[in-house]
Amino acid sequence: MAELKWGIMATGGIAQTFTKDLLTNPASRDVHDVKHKLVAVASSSSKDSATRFLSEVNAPDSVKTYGSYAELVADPDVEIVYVATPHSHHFQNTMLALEAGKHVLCEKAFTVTAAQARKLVDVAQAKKLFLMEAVWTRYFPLSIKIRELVQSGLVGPVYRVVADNSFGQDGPNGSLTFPDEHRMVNRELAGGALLDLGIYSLTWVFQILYHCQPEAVKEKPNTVAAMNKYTTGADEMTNIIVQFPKHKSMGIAMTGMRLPTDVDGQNTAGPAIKIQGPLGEIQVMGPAFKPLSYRVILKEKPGKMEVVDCPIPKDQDRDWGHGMFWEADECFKCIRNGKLESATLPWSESVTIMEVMDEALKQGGIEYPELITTDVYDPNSPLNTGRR
Ligand SMILES: NC(=O)C1=CN([C@@H]2O[C@H](COP(=O)(O)OP(=O)(O)OC[C@H]3O[C@@H](n4cnc5c(N)ncnc54)[C@H](OP(=O)(O)O)[C@@H]3O)[C@@H](O)[C@H]2O)C=CC1
Ligand SMILES: O=C1OC[C@@H](O)[C@H](O)[C@H]1O
Repeated sequence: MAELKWGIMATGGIAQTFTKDLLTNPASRDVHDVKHKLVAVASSSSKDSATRFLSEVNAPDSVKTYGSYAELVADPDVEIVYVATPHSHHFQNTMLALEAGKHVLCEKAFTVTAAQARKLVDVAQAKKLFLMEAVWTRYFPLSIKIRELVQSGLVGPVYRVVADNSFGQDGPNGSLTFPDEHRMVNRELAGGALLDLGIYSLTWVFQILYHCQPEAVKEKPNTVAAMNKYTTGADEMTNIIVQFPKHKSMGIAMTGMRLPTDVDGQNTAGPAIKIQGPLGEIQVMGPAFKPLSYRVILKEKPGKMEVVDCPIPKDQDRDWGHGMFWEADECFKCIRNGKLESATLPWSESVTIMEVMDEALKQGGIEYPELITTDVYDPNSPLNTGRR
């Protein structure tokens, strides 16, 4: 495969960030066997919005623009669709693309329910299409290194992971600074701390305590959760204990939108993630979604701390580099090698994480509307047609 031809579904904030990464030169991150090509972008609002998007990301004029998602997935030049819509839309939009025979990279959180995630996986499997949840942090060299360190036994068996991914959006009179319509708090868009931010805390818990378990002894966790509800009905703070009893391990995944993880905003108040074993601790500095350094503290070397910086490489010609290109590179390599799923975030793991989130939402009494929780595909759903 010479190049992977991308279609971008939606023109919002993360679609722009991701597309700018896609347009960087892989050599700027020392990757030499991957080539991405942006072939089309679609907006459900208007073709003009897609055209504006191209100039915002500084893309070539040759890229096609569409005023609907249906046209994007019907384009024979598009091989893979990046779904960059709100959580509420992921199931229907991903189905739309899979049903049209496209591979899909779908933003996090994968879906609103585990049943939806299972359905997507079944369809991808049946149609022999690549499908991946876009948890970009998993593909950072930093994450790869930390998984290696854990598997090397550096800190011994990891019995506890504590992870936080929280924003400080406290507003006056009990409010949050997000308007009620904003996707972070809007129930119609499956807003809430857990699906948007808590997914990263769970990512850290899972990539250490679950992903690193040998296949033969893979254990699904028990879940205990507490949630504070915001006035919109979405969760504003959620804490989850994820228990793996056979491994004697627990993860504590925290998230919230009132208090930040890092109280001084400088990443000096303490780590966002602690990975603890009897021989020591690996600390990852936040934010949990885009960590740039970690430190290792070993019991046998008291008072000594190894600090490792992992900056995100920049394409100097485009003056850009955010770190989302590594997940795009993973899509290229999997598709080139005929793989339908990524070994770094297998389908079963995305589904298991969605099951934990289902359970936490149930225990916290958070409910989302039928339109966005149904697992019945409807190509004419307003989530696909953009009728708002
Ligand atoms: N990996 C990461 O670092 C990040 C991931 N995300 C994830 O990306 C997704 C999108 O987030 P973000 O880009 O910040 O969101 P934005 O609100 O900025 O953009 C969402 C886009 O989705 C499309 N859309 C379709 N229907 C609706 C609707 N009813 N309401 C609002 N938008 C709609 C719109 O594009 P159009 O009109 O062109 O169709 C809109 O621009 C979420 O799943 C989020 O969790 C977000 C931020 C960071
Ligand atoms: O995925 C995300 O990471 C960065 C945050 O700013 C954003 O809210 C979230 O969606």
